[in-house]
Amino acid sequence: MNNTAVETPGLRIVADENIPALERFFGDLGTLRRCPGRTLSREQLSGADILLVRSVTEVNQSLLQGTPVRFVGSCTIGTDHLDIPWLERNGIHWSAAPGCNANAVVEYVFCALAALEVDWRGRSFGIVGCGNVGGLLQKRLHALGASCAVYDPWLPDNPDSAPLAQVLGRDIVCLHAPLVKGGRYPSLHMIGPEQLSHIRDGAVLISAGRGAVLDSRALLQRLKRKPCFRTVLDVWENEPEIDTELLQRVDLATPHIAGYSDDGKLAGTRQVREGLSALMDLALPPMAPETSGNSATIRIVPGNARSGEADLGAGQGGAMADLLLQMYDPRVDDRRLREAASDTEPMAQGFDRLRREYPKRLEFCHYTAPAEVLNEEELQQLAVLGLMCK
Ligand SMILES: NC(=O)c1ccc[n+]([C@@H]2O[C@H](COP(=O)([O-])OP(=O)(O)OC[C@H]3O[C@@H](n4cnc5c(N)ncnc54)[C@H](O)[C@@H]3O)[C@@H](O)[C@H]2O)c1
Ligand SMILES: O=C(O)[C@H](O)[C@H](O)COP(=O)(O)O
Repeated sequence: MNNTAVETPGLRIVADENIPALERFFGDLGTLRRCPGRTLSREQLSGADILLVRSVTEVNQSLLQGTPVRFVGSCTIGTDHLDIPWLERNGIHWSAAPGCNANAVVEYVFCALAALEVDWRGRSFGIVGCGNVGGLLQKRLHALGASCAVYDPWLPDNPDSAPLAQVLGRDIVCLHAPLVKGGRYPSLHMIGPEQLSHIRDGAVLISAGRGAVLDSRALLQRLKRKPCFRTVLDVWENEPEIDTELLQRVDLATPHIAGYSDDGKLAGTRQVREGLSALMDLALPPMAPETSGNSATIRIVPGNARSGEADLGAGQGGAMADLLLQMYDPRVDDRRLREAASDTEPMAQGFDRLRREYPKRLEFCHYTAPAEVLNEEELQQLAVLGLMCK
């Protein structure tokens, strides 16, 4: 047996306390100090080589100047909270986790539709922003035979490419654009009063990219004046201090948790370890992936949805919707957010608490259902969504 001790790189790491599995992914690299991400300060970084964040920490000159931080890793898909030009000008390596929780967001979309009792079969979809999330949604929709129109100005060759107004005129409109404040195609408030006028009566608008892509004042005005379409908001302007009047007007409201599957969060942490290893020339051993493909172990049966959540009602969506809601029911998150808003606790604290204390949520690949109780169409569609029925 070889007892040679492996030398640790001896790095001083400061990390958002809400990053899961920190010890497992970074414990072998040096010392770990956990801090609340929302209030992280320059003082806390005075002895840090590595900073690990999630989306709630603005990483810029005012946080990092004068600190020894040499690497910033964000265990998230979105990077709008990083001042990347400043990091690069200052020779600070950075890395994020592209696509880490894209599957969770796509599952959220289908579960949100099930929760609203919207049958997506035969309905047309519009996707704004067609990267890892929007692209995966588009792929699933194609496999389900649904019609798609896509607006992504950086991907003009997308086969479903269409002008924004047309995309917004579809039955189900999904916003998955990143927040971009400058450049050729800024997305800040790209969905404002004029764009909202393209949403058709009876449509569903789902926003799960970044809150400020949608002008929330314009949305509120529109919902007050003519509430003719249904709205699902996972992301909000000014999180965690969200507009509680808007909260009351939307049909499904969740506290920025669309991507909060265990699989997605762990993938984010692992990807940042890989980024750190590559950019800092550490040659760290790779860690095992979080899931091993179709590792279905939890058996669910149609008819059991909402057990333990009896007050949420039975729903009308059939076996498919029933199974989806057993795997993830966004109405539970909606109810908790509304309870937090009506509580004495300040809204911002409640919003962050719900995110911090978010319960374990597994992606569809962990579930299985008995094939004999489902028809051919249901079996085929559930397989597309990642649920293997045996
Ligand atoms: N709600 C959540 O929990 C959650 C989870 C994951 C990601 N997100 C957000 O969703 C965003 C998209 O995720 P992704 O993995 O697809 O990112 P991605 O970087 O893979 O893709 C983003 C796509 O948006 C396109 N885009 C850029 N500017 C645009 C504009 N003005 N209009 C339309 N499209 C534009 C890009 O060309 C790209 O194809 C992330 O940036 C993040 O902010 C939210
Ligand atoms: O960008 C992302 O990956 C998601 O928005 C992510 O789920 C944000 O989660 P947070 O970093 O705020 O915990």
